[in-house]
Amino acid sequence: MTPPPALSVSDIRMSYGDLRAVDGVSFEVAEGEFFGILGPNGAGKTTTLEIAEGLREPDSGTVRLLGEPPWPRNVALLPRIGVQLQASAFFEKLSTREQLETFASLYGVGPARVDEMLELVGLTGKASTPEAKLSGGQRQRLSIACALVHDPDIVFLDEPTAALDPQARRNLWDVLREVQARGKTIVYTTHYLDEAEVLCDRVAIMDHGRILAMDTPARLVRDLDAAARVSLDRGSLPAERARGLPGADAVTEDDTTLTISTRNPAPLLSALAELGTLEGLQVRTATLEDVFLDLTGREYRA
Ligand SMILES: Nc1ncnc2c1ncn2[C@@H]1O[C@H](COP(=O)(O)OP(=O)(O)OP(=O)(O)O)[C@@H](O)[C@H]1O
Repeated sequence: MTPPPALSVSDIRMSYGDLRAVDGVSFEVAEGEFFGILGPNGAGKTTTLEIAEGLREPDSGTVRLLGEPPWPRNVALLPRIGVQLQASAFFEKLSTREQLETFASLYGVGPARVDEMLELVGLTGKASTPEAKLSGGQRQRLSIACALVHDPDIVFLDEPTAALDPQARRNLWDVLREVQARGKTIVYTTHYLDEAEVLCDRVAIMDHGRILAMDTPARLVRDLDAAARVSLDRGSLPAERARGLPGADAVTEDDTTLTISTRNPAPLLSALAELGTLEGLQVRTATLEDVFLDLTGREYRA
């Protein structure tokens, strides 16, 4: 028998005045799954997440979180869910450890767990640093530790990697993977499609309050059936020659690059290897950004 979903959201709607922020959204998240809600600014991700967490009442629709309705405020659920707090919600003038200890004490959790969380998010060395002196990435990691300190079953994270430099984002990816490896269900929002592609088991792509597509990133990309693009330095091969290669569907050139579109890259790459033109060669396959373009007819702009 399949276990009941950790989260089940059914046809939720929410308007702010005339604006339909969430317009009939339904999805389920399995226990232990890493589920991403993706989309550009204003797509309705935060509103959806807040309704799922029980922080907002939808105009209509139903939510079951760990089998129970989260709204009106369901106190029995609180120890079982973790909600990432925004950095501004930290207590003033406390060190990293003191912040975590304060959250831990609210849940009756002992100090050993605080040390474990500091270790998990890589902040052991910053335990006595005042929170105000942490970098953006460190602060995000602290907020994740606060959301996890009481060992919840499911954790909600709203754009945990926003406004981080690429290295800090990648460090946080490791933390999120570790959280999932500990068996937690993760529901998170992001506007970074590339990130969701590597982290999430399944994603829902949202735009204008609706889910446009929902599946594993790999299946969404595969179903697009898009051509791969092989690019070479211009001049490494005449365009006419490229057009005659096995597997080449179309060839374009700009000032610096010759690009060959192909749905059959293997023979094309072998032919290029035989011609000795592999230097500087890049292969770009379709990504979730191409899926978004296909769904909406417009380029993805986070
Ligand atoms: N309290 C509010 N009052 C009025 N309009 C709101 C309110 N909160 C959100 N909105 C509007 O609802 C729409 C959805 O907002 P929401 O924050 O859910 O989107 P989002 O996808 O999370 O965007 P972002 O990535 O910018 O956080 C947006 O057009 C937003 O301006």
